[in-house]
Amino acid sequence: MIDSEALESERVKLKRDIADLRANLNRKEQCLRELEAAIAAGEDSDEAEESSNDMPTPQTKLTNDDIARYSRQLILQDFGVQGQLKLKNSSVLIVGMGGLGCPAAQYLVAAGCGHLGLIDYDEVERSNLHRQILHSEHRCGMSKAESARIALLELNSHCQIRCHSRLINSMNAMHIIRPYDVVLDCSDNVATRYLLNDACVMLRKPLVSGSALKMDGQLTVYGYGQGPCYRCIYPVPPPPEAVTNCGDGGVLGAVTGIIGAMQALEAIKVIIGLGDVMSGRLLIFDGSSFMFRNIRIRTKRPNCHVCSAQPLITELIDYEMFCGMHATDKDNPLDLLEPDQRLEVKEYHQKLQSQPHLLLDVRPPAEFEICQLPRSINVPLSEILDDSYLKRFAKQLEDKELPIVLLCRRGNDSQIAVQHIKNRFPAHSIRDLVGGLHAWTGSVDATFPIY
Ligand SMILES: Nc1ncnc2c1ncn2[C@@H]1O[C@H](COP(=O)(O)OP(=O)(O)OP(=O)(O)O)[C@@H](O)[C@H]1O
Repeated sequence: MIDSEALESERVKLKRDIADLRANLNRKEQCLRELEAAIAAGEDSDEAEESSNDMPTPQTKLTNDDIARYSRQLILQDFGVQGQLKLKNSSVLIVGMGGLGCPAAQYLVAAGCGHLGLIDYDEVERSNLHRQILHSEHRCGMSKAESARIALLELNSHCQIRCHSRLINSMNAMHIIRPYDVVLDCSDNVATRYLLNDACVMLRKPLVSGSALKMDGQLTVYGYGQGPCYRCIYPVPPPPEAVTNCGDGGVLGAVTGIIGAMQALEAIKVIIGLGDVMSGRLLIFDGSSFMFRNIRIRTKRPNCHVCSAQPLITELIDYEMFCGMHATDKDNPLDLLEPDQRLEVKEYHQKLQSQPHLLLDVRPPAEFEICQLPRSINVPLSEILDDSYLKRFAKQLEDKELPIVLLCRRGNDSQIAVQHIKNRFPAHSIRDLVGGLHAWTGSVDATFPIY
C-alpha cells in the first residue's frame, strides 16, 4: 500500500533541496561574475605579485574628479592638495581582511589611497559577516582578499588593489611587504604579529597595529620615528594558553569597526605627516564603559632583539615555534611604561616602605580582602578611572612631596591607574610596583600569599 503522507513529505523535501541548490548556484554565478569583473578592472593577483617591486609613476596633479570627490577633506587646513597627492601616491598593505582589515581598507580606499595590498589566506564564512563588513552573503566561500577587492572597487574604482590570497609567512613576507609604504596589522594571532613586526623593522616600514576582542580594542603604531617596535614592548610571546581569539572569546562588530577605522586614520597621518601619530602610546578602548585610555608605552628597548643597534635577529625566524615559548618573570611583557615611571618591589621595600608615603592597592575589594600589604589602602581601579578617588585623596594629591605608590596583583592595572592619575597631576611623583604582589612574594616576602 502506498504511504501518501510519506511520499508528500519526500516531495516537499526534494523541492526544498532543489530550491537550496538553485540559490547556491545563483550565488556562485554572481560570485564568478563579480570576480571576473574585478579581474578585468584590476590586475590578476599572482601576476601582480611577480611584478610587485615595480613602483608606479608618482602623480603630481589632482584630476577634476579627484577635486570633486575629495573636496571635504581637501579643504582641511593640514590636509589640502599636497596631502591628497601624498595619499594618491601612497601604497598600504593590509594583513588580514577580517574584522579590522575590512573597515580599515574601506576608509583608506574612500579617502583616496592610491595603492592597496590585501592579504588573507582565508575564505568568507557566514560567521564573519557581522563584523567583516566588506564581505556579503553571496560571497561566502570566496577568498576574503578577492571579496574585499570587489567591494572596495565599487567604492572607489581609482584605487589600484592587489590581492595576495595566501598566508604571509617568513618565506614570503619580505618580498610582499617591500613595495609598500605602510603596513596595517589586522591579523588575529601572535605569530603573525611578531612576523610583521620583524619584517617591518628590517624593511623600515611603519606598522599600524590593531586588535579587538569582546568589547575591547587596542591600537598603536610601531617602528615610527624613534618609537618602539612590538618586540620592545613584548620581548617574548605570552603563553599560548593565555591567548584568546574572537572565535573563543567573541567580539562585537562595532568594536572592530572603531579600531579598524582608527588604524586607517593612523595610516593616513603617517603617510601625510599629519598630527601626532600614535607611536610610543597605546590606545585602550573599553566599549562597555566607552572609555578611551591613552597610555604612554616605553621607548625603544636598548637591547631589543630586532630594532636595537646590535640586533640578534637579522632575518625572519620560525614564528610558530617562537610563539610556543613562554614569557618569563625576568622579561615581563607587561612592562609597558618608561622605566623611570615604575618601582621595583625590592627598591620599594628597601628605600620607601619605612618612609612617609601613600600606598594604594588598586585591586577590586574582593581581592584586597584575600591579602594586602601593611598600611595599604584599597582604591579599586574603577574608582580611579571615574575620579571618585579624588574626593578621598585630594589633600595628599596636592602635596607633591608625599610619594604615592600604586600596586595591584601583577602590575598591570596599577600602570593604567598611574597613567590616569598622572594625566590629572602631572607634577606628582607617583609610581607603581613592577610585577605587583606576585613580584612581592617572589622577591621580598616568600610567605606572602599568591592567588
Ligand atoms: N599570517 C596571515 N596571513 C594572512 N592572513 C592572516 C594571517 N593571520 C591572520 N590572517 C587573517 O586575518 C584575519 C583576522 O580576522 P578576524 O580577527 O576577524 O578573524 P577570523 O579568522 O575571520 O575569525 P573567526 O575565528 O571568527 O573565523 C582573518 O581573516 C585571517 O585569515
